[in-house]
Amino acid sequence: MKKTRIKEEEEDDDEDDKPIKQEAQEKEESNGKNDEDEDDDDDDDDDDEEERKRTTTFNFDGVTYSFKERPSVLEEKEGSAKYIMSPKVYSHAESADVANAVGKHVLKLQNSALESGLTFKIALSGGSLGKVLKKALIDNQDIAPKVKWDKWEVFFSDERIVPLDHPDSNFGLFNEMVLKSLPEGTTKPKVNTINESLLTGQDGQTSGADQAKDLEIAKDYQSKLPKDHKLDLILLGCGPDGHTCSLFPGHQLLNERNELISYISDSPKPPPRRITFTFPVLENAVSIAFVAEGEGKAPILKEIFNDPSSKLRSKLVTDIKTGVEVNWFVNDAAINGVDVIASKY
Ligand SMILES: O=C(O)[C@H](O)[C@@H](O)[C@H](O)[C@H](O)COP(=O)(O)O
Repeated sequence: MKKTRIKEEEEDDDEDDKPIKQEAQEKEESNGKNDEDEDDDDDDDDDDEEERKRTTTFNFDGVTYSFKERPSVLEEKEGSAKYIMSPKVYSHAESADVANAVGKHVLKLQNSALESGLTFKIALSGGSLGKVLKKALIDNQDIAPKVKWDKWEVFFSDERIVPLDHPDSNFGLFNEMVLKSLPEGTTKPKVNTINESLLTGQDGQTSGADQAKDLEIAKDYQSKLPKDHKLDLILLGCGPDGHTCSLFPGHQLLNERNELISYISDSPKPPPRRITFTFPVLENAVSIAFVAEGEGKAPILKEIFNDPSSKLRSKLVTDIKTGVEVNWFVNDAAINGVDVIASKY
């Protein structure tokens, strides 16, 4: 799998676009086009320009592909600006194939992280991801032997403030689904959990909770993040309200820029007390991958990919433009009726 480089311009009018647009204009001028010609060809030019903006071309293994898609990540290299096609959507009919694709992607990121570093730093979420990871990394015999668990450092993109063996704990889920299923003798990964000794209240409920301790839990978890707060891969789910991590619709946490880990005491989805990655952590990752399956996700995916004005948290993460590669791993049912170009991994 190779990262594709986009040669064409993006549709919107971000500040970032200016140098490229100017560059394109300068090129056109230096090609000897005069003002008079431009007036005459105005309408045609507008149509061509419109078409050009909507068309993306990229070269893959010596072949040039051209299609309509909105690239969203700008990369500047050796003086020239390029777009990296992101997000990419990978879709398969069967759940087993989605898990296989996720597994291969995890391996790819693991191997690339270990080429330059000592550990593979991965963040996980809750929901159905535990099941997918078990299928991908434990049950899949092509993938399982290639997972270097002893080199993994695991984080949670969000965590519920509950005991680690509580059914609501994201660590608990990973532990039950994956860690406990590792073959005997496997060196376990380093897993960063919330500090259980700071827990107050019952089962993540607000009554009896000491908010000062919860804030300490968030601070403590923040201190466990890598110094450069760079994660190699963040695996995310997408809730029916478009939430991801514990970033919920309408919640002010979206604007948090000072903290890497935030505390939320009023999660609309139980349990109410949680900690979560903030945007600065997501923006700084090497790669983000969403996993979403089932026809129930289709309306949300339709909004994410077909409504440019949407403010869904998952859409805002999908559209991050800091250079992080964003991929979606879905099954065909999840993108039924969604206008998006998907490929197999
Ligand atoms: O903490 C939560 O509220 C959930 O864990 C949540 O963030 C989950 O990732 C999504 O709801 C997707 O869940 P599914 O993958 O099960 O659809």
